[in-house]
Amino acid sequence: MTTSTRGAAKTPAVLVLEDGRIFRGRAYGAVGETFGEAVFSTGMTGYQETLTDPSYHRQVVVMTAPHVGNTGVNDEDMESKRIWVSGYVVRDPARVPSSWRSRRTLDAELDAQGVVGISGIDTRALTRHLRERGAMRVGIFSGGAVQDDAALLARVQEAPQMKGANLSAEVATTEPYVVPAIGEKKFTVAAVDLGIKGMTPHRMAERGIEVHVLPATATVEDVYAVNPDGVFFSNGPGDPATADHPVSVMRGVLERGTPLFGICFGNQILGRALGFGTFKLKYGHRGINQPVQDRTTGKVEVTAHNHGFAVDAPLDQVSETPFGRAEVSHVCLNDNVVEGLQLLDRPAFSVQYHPEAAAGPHDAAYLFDRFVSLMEGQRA
Ligand SMILES: NC(=O)CC[C@H](N)C(=O)O
Repeated sequence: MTTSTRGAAKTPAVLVLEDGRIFRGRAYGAVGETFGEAVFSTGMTGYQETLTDPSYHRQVVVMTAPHVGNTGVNDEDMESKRIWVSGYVVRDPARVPSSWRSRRTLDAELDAQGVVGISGIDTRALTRHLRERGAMRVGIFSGGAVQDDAALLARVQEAPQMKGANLSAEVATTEPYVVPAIGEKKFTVAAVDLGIKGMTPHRMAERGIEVHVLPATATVEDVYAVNPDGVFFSNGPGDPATADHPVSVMRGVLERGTPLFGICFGNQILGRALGFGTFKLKYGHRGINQPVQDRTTGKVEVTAHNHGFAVDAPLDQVSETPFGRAEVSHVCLNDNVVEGLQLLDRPAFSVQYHPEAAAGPHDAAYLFDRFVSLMEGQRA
């Protein structure tokens, strides 16, 4: 067991929001400065999966759970090769992690990966502020980076916005790779990596799918070069309004009628491919206990979310699209945000949330089975 002394470090740190609100605390993780979009996550477990989810690229994540780091950092729960959040905000860091899998403290891991954080601030007040005013740019400064407040605020206001950000290429693989099927191979899927989480191909592999993960820049020809039974579009960071290339590749897949499944960014891309708009939510959905109704069965599931944008599609009518009829298949019961789309005349569907559930409840695992059924149906 390792004991962190960094979590109790006396190095002063300051968090500056773009609207001028300031919180003062202590350095957590690396000492220095960082910028990003301030968002909050309500997950009470699964911080390691959150930190390593590429969809959090350029975001400073505020944890609403007051005590973070209790189970340390292990070598199994990473969703990608590195931490992607640009900053991390916690109220009360665990000083002594306790888990049979723990290898390091969270504080030491953040430091080793150069991720600047802040601890000891009122995360409840910060979350309420973001909920009232909306997600906004933020900077965290510690050690020698602390200057007078006005100078720091000016720098935060110069940082890039999340709206209009095109980020998939910054996080996705540059080389294709294959995740082999577990057990007997039944299907081949081409998965376009826009910031994919490791658990997603694993959930497919568990169902006998060999997954060919392709770079975000993959063309329709690259997709069909692997001779896929189905095509998948992943989660990913940034504004879906900028994702013109994946939208055009998806249209090519829809034209051919290959079974198609999308998660999160993939849902927003399906929305755009069908002709719907996307928009930025005031503060987004991030956590592991969001209620979603599957309108095709009426069942309510508890689900993992991480999205700041959403699809603008009519909830209570079937829409005519260039690829036939489409409808909203899933909706968030907290705020009626579109959480899923399905085509009625072609084998294609997507969800805005995270059925791979890393972290989160497994209620939505059936969606991977639905994808398998579409591929079976195409073969029959
Ligand atoms: N997890 C995701 O794929 C997020 C999609 C998109 N970047 C959003 O914030 O809405």
